[in-house]
Amino acid sequence: MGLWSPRHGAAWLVGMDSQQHGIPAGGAVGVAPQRAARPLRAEPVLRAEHLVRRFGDRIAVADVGFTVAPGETYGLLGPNGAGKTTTIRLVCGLLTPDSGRVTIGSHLMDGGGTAARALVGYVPQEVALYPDLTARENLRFFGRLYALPRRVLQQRVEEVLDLVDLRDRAEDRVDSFSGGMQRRLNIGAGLLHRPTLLVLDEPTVGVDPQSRHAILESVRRFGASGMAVLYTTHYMEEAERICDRVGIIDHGRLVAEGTRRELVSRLGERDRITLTATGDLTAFATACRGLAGVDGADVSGPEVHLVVREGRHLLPAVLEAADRAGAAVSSVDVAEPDLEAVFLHLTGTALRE
Ligand SMILES: Nc1ncnc2c1ncn2[C@@H]1O[C@H](COP(=O)(O)OP(=O)(O)OP(=O)(O)O)[C@@H](O)[C@H]1O
Repeated sequence: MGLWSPRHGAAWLVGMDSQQHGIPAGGAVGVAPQRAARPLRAEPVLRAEHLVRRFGDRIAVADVGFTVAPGETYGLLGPNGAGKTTTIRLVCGLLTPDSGRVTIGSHLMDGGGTAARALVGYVPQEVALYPDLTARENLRFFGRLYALPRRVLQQRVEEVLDLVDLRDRAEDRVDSFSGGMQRRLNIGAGLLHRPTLLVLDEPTVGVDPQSRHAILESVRRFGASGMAVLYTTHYMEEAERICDRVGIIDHGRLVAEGTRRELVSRLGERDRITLTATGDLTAFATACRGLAGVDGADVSGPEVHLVVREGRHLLPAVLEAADRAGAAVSSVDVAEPDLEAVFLHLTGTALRE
């Protein structure tokens, strides 16, 4: 028995708490205030303010602040090591910030933080389930950690099995599940106490496309049902697909925040060119940076990514630059701006690994 990891174990003893209001208003930190896509005037469920967290000399989270409103899905988008997990652990009270504060509903997430924790459902990055128990037994176990009364627990377990679409596998042991099914059950464990804020840390990493689709659709439904959702990912497509607002995080800093449309509009008329090439790609990217009309250039594997103004007009100059740098281009793709392009523009590097 035992996949339970204390690092991620949110074994909080909770009771329901309906208080969600009474937080003073204020803007996000470090970025222009943006308006949420769906919840227009609702008070935030989560308010993270000026969060700073160091590990030794390394600053993992540097002055990060954002809010999430009821019914809103907020995505923290950034590459590995950007500070997403640390931010989430601060939000859930699993780590204490060096400075800054987290408020959930009207409760401060401080040393005690029991009332604040009671409102949060945390789904860790690693699956934390008991492999030799069935799906239903796992949910019962986690429900008991939430101190749910027996009858309520029974009802919630059945509810959650439906929500994560595992009712027909309820009596099967978890070690017979695919990675995607385990992740869905992991999400279910975070939903048993009907949290006001659901926090998911990269829940689709390593799952097959079908399960990924199922997870994303579930998360979308949670948001639509009025739950506030905080979702971290390094997949731009996921942030685009399910998040009402996105915070772009890099090197521990929130470098921009807004709806997809707001973020993309920062690029103005810029396009994104992806060139697949062989040869000296670093020299090629450097040569591109020297061209008028190129605002960003980055190498990722066999690809060079450019953020440019008037992509199609610039192509001949880009191909000449490839020649000069000793790179042989085998394919070219010119695309309208997306969050990947925003990330490249803001940070100078591509988002993908
Ligand atoms: N317990 C720790 N001790 C030392 N350094 C840490 C610790 N946790 C995180 N870090 C460092 O803090 C930075 C941010 O890490 P974090 O895990 O928050 O990033 P992330 O965006 O979640 O990336 P990933 O998706 O890879 O987990 C990294 O440089 C990481 O090495």
